[in-house]
Amino acid sequence: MFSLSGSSFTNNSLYGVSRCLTQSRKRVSVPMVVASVSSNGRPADRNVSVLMENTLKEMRENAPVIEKDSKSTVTGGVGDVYGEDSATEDQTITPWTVSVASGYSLLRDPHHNKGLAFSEKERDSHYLCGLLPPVVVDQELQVKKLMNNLRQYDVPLQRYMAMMDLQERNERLFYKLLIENVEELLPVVYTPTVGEACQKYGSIFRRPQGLFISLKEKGKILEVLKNWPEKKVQVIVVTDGERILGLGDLGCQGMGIPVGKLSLYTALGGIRPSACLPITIDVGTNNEKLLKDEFYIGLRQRRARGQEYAELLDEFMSAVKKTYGEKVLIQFEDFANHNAFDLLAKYGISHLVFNDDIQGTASVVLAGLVAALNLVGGNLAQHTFLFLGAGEAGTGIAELIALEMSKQTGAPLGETRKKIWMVDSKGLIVRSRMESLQHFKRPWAHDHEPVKELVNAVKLIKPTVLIGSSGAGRTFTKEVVQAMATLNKKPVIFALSNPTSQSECTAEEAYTWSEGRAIFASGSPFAPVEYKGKVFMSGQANNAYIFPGLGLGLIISGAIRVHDDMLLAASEALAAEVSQENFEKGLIYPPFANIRKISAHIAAKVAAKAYELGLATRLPQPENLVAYAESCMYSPSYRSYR
Ligand SMILES: NC(=O)C1=CN([C@@H]2O[C@H](COP(=O)(O)OP(=O)(O)OC[C@H]3O[C@@H](n4cnc5c(N)ncnc54)[C@H](OP(=O)(O)O)[C@@H]3O)[C@@H](O)[C@H]2O)C=CC1
Ligand SMILES: CC(=O)C(=O)O
Ligand SMILES: [Mg+2]
Repeated sequence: MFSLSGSSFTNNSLYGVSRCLTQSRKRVSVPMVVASVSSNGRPADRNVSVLMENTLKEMRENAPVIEKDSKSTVTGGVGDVYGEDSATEDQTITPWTVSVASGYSLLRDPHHNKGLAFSEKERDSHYLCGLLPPVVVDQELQVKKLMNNLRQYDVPLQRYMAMMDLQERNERLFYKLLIENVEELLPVVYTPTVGEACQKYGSIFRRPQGLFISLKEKGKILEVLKNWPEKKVQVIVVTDGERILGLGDLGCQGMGIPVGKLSLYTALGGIRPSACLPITIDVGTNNEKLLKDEFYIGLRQRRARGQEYAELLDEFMSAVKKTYGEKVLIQFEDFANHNAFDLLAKYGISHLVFNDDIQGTASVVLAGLVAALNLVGGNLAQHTFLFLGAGEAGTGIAELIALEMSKQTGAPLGETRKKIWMVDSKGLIVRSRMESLQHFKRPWAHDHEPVKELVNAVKLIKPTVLIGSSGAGRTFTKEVVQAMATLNKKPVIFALSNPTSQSECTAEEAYTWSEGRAIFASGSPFAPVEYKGKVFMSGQANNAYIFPGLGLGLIISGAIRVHDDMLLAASEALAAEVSQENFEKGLIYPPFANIRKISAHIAAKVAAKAYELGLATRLPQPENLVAYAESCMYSPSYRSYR
């Protein structure tokens, strides 16, 4: 007999572990399965297996950990038992996490289910005999079969739903599929298909993913967070659904975006799935169509604004910090710009937060531009930039370009900004409009006569680089692209808006209208284009290149704040990954197929910057940050359940 937190239990029962935990905390919501153990060491309950390696002897030795720090014991759960393999978490295996679901429950537990890949021995020791057909296959064959199945679907949304079903059935297989077929599956789980999924979320909704925090939860968000089964959350992607891609206000149905972004955190950045938490804050929607839709899943009211909104967000941000600590990374995603800039400014000084649309996008576009200089020549300061769209993405990118120019030339920001021009829905942003401009547009109001149409702005400003961040599809008309091609031997054209329907132009339009001279990249992917016998491949200028590596870098360094210099470091790391071979094909981004290696390099640069700025808390600094980042990455290969 030994004592634990004042409670006691005998060495043939684990029940006491659960009891004492319940006593040491007001409430334990860890998905822990605990059972009595019979004399042969097997649990009496067939839905539970005991992890044999973690003997009771080891438990006794480890027991004081619980006594000393009862809070840290609540970080376990079934995932830790089989050794989630990421060093991005505290590796301490807490002694009470000794049992996991088995039998029928194990087959229905997506974190541990292996389907037909359970070995004979595992089937025997985990009560699976008879629950599976006799054949045993390996994970590679499962991947092959599923890819064959997925390719049978012609409709992208069917592929999306098949992938979501897989994620809920067998998490490791989902990630193996995604990692090994990233170029083929990214458009399925991410843009463009995720956009359609969000639009139809109510109709296709099967099982909830992530946490929904609505106005109804005001005053009890802390309690709501406790309902989430994982206690070691390291990254949260949160949206309020007001600007989902370029599709506008999709309210609660925006949940597809945090879910999709976090699956990329794992697949592309190696953050373990159990550390990722998607959240949708539901303050209503102003989308009349959704409000009338009988299948809509959110609050059926118009959006809360002002104090009511601010109070909910405030409660949410403090509850998150209280629950997961100050080093949990919060990524703001797809908020409308009238909230996005203010939230970033407000919480950027007290929390580890960044806004992906403002900052992640800036970093990825700057990387593409730096790479493009290899093809078009000159340095950043020798170019002139024109944006269509002066919101989060547009002004975020513009500011980072201006900052980089300023660092390169020593010129003050006020000067470097003058090389950057913006057009919004009312035309060119000029000084005479200053009074009526939102604060984030003001730095871009330069001296010029008013210009209404984009094509005229192109002709007057004579940009070398044209960037679309308007969310308005097909706004780079033939006239606009031709004007760019008249002014420039190699016009640089980015059509960043997502999904594909909102892209400012297609790859085909960019290449044909510029007679094959455009250096083109887009937010959503386009298939290669053949023009006059030559094949043109365009890059995907999407923040998906940046946020997984940025997040990994912040986590492995234990960073407590995000700094602009980290975004510049991420950008530099990404640009450095574009090879000569890529340039020869006209590409300014490396292939997504190499993304895990790219993410490790981005993470290393970001972490190094965190250490340099004194913002890192994980000490000592690892000697080789790239190797360390790689060693921390989640692997989707199955574990052996002995
Ligand atoms: N590729 C990537 O990685 C990313 C792509 N994006 C995409 O960028 C787009 C914009 O996002 P975001 O910046 O957050 O959105 P915002 O709503 O913040 O900004 C949109 C801007 O576009 C302007 N605009 C809208 N329609 C037109 C039009 N027809 N002509 C000229 N200007 C127009 C708006 O003008 P006004 O201010 O006058 O209303 C506003 O300035 C979305 O489609 C999004 O998917 C966003 C982030 C990352
Ligand atoms: C890519 C992205 O973040 C967006 O389109 O909003
Ligand atoms: Mg976004």
